[in-house]
Amino acid sequence: MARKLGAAHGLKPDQCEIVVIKTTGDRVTDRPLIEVGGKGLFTKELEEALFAKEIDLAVHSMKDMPAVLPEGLVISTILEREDPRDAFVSLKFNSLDDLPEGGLIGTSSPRRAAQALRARPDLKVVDFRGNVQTRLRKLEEGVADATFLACAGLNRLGLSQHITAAMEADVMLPAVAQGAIGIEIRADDEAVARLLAPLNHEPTATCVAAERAYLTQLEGSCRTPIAGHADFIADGMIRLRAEILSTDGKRISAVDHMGGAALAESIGRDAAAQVLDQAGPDFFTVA
Ligand SMILES: NCc1[nH]cc(CCC(=O)O)c1CC(=O)O
Repeated sequence: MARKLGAAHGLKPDQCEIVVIKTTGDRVTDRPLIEVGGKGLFTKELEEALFAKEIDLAVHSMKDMPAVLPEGLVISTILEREDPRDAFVSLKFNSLDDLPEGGLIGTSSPRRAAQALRARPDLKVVDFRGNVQTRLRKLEEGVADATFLACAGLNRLGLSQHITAAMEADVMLPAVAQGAIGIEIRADDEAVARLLAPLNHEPTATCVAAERAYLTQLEGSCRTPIAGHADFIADGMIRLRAEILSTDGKRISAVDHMGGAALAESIGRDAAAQVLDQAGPDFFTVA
């Protein structure tokens, strides 16, 4: 990020200071984040530093951003998206289909668990957290036969050699905004907004806007795994695929919407309404 900003403006390396801030989401590795609860597990500490003017911009995985930002902060810039797909990671098996009957999936993501179970109802899910090295060690120890991680994260960390197979969206639709990085700044900071402007990737921003409008509309009304991914299918035309699933993967409500890029947010809202409508009132209660 500092390199990109420097390159855009001909800055010297020391004109851009990187402040490393560990968030609750980074620190808690021993229990599922669902249990830790609360929104903004990966964002709160960075936002506090923005308000305190200890930093001028915060770099986030957009996937970790709550649907609604605190008053006074905005996402000014979205960088070009990395591979949005989930990676199937295994030391012994080549793909989800290749796993043995009753095989063990390690994940603490309710979305990935539900989608894996939808494709392979025979599989068992064990809770899995920790960084990539920890997870690979757990795979080696046989705690699970396979795990899922975002391709984007692995690619950025230079660990793409661990991607056994990339999951296609028809089997494992990515989380909203997966693979996209957003820059959050103080809403009144025009100077920083100007500096960041050349880094914005409009097509990614449009797709993420559609996905996040979908998420915003669902959040609160929906305690079930959510997935949503938009891409450009032609000049000025986007396609948003969106779904919600029951935790066990047995029930799914999925939609596939297309429309003009200028209408990204309304496409997202419409998708949410249709997903909920299709799911019906029993979706969340019937076991
Ligand atoms: N849940 C944490 C998180 N937030 C963003 C990424 C990956 C990078 C991205 O999606 O941009 C990850 C790790 C993962 O899901 O494997």
